[in-house]
Amino acid sequence: MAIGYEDIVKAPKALLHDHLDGGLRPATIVELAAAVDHPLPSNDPDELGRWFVAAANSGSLERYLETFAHTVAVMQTADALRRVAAECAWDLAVDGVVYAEVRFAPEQHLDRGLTLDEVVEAVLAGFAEGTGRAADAGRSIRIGTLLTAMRHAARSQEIAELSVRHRDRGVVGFDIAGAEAGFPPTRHLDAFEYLQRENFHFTIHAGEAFGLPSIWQAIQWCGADRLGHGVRIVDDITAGDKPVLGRLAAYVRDKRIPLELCPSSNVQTGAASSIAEHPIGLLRDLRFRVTVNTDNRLMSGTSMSREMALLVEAFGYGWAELQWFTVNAMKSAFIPFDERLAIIDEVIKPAYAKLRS
Ligand SMILES: O=c1[nH]cnc2c1ncn2[C@@H]1O[C@H](CO)[C@@H](O)[C@H]1O
Ligand SMILES: [Zn+2]
Repeated sequence: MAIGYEDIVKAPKALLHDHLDGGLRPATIVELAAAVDHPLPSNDPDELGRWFVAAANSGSLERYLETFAHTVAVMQTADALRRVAAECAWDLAVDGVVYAEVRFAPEQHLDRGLTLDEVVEAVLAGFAEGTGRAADAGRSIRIGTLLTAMRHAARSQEIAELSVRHRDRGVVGFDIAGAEAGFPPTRHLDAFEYLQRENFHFTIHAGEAFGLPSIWQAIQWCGADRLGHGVRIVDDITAGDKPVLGRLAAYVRDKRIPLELCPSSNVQTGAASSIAEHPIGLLRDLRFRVTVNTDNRLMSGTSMSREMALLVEAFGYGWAELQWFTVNAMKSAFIPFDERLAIIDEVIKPAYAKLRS
C-alpha cells in the first residue's frame, strides 16, 4: 500500500541538515524587508516563494547561494533573528519533525551592529520560543543549533570558540558552508583541531559541488563526525551487479560516518540529475549511514515530509525505510547518547510500529 502524504507528516522525523537562513517563510521576508527598505525581486509572498525556487534551480552551487543575499539581509536584528528562529521551530514541528539540528552563520548577521554572541543568543531565544509554543500545541520538537563558519572567509576559529562558549545553551555542533570548489576544509584546520581538543562535534559540507578530495580532507585531515551532503562518495564506488567500494567509500561505510543527504537541493545545484537518479538509492542499498534532509526549505520549496514523499515516489520506499532513515539521523545527532536513545525508543519506534500495523 502506497504511503499517503498526510501519514508522512504524522510520522516523527529527524532532520540534521537545515539552514536557518534557507528556511524563512516568504511572507516573513516581505515584512522584514519592508522594515529595513531591502528591495526584493517581488513583494508578493507567493511570487517571492516561486522566485527563490526558480533562482536556486541554477545547476550551480555558486548561483544557488546568491539567493541567500535576500534572506541574510533581513536577518540583521535581534528581533528579526528571534522571529525567524521561532517560526522555523514551529514550521518544523507542524511538519512532524521531532528532532532538528538547524544551522546558520553568525558572521553573516553583523551588518547592523550585533555582536556574534548577541546573534547566537537571539536565535537560541527564538528556538526556545518556537519549541515552547509548539509544545503547548501538543507538537513536541527538540532543536539543536549548529554554528556555521563561511569557508571563503577567515573567521572559523572565532566561530568555533563561539560554538563552544554556547555549548550548554543549545549549540550542539559546528559546520563550514559556502562555495566548495577552491575552499578546501583544510583551510580551517586550526578550528577543527581546537574543536577536537574541546570534545565538541562538527560536520563539514563536503562532496556536494566538489568530489572525493573534499570528502577525504573533511574526514582524514579535519576529523568530521558527519558529512554535509557527502553525496559524491559515489565517485569512489564502481557500480554493477556487485558494486565495488574504493578505500575512501569503504572507510566511510565501515566507520558508519553519517551522510546528510539533501535530495532536492542536490538536483537544484546539479549534484544529482533527478530524484530518481539520486545516489541515495545506491547508498541506501549499500547500507551507508544515510539520512534525509531538507538543506534549504525556502530555496527548494520543500519540507522534511516532502523530501520523504519524493523518495517514496521515486524508490518505492515504505515505512521500514522511512523509519531506518529517521533512526539513522537520530543515532547521528550531536546531542548526548541517552537523549538520542530516548527519542528513538519512546517517540520514533512506537510511532512507526503504529503506522506499519
Ligand atoms: O548546500 C549548501 N552548500 C553550501 N553552503 C550552503 C548550502 N546551503 C546553504 N549554504 C550556505 O550556508 C550559509 C549559512 O546557513 C548560507 O548563508 C549559505 O551561504
Ligand atoms: Zn547545506
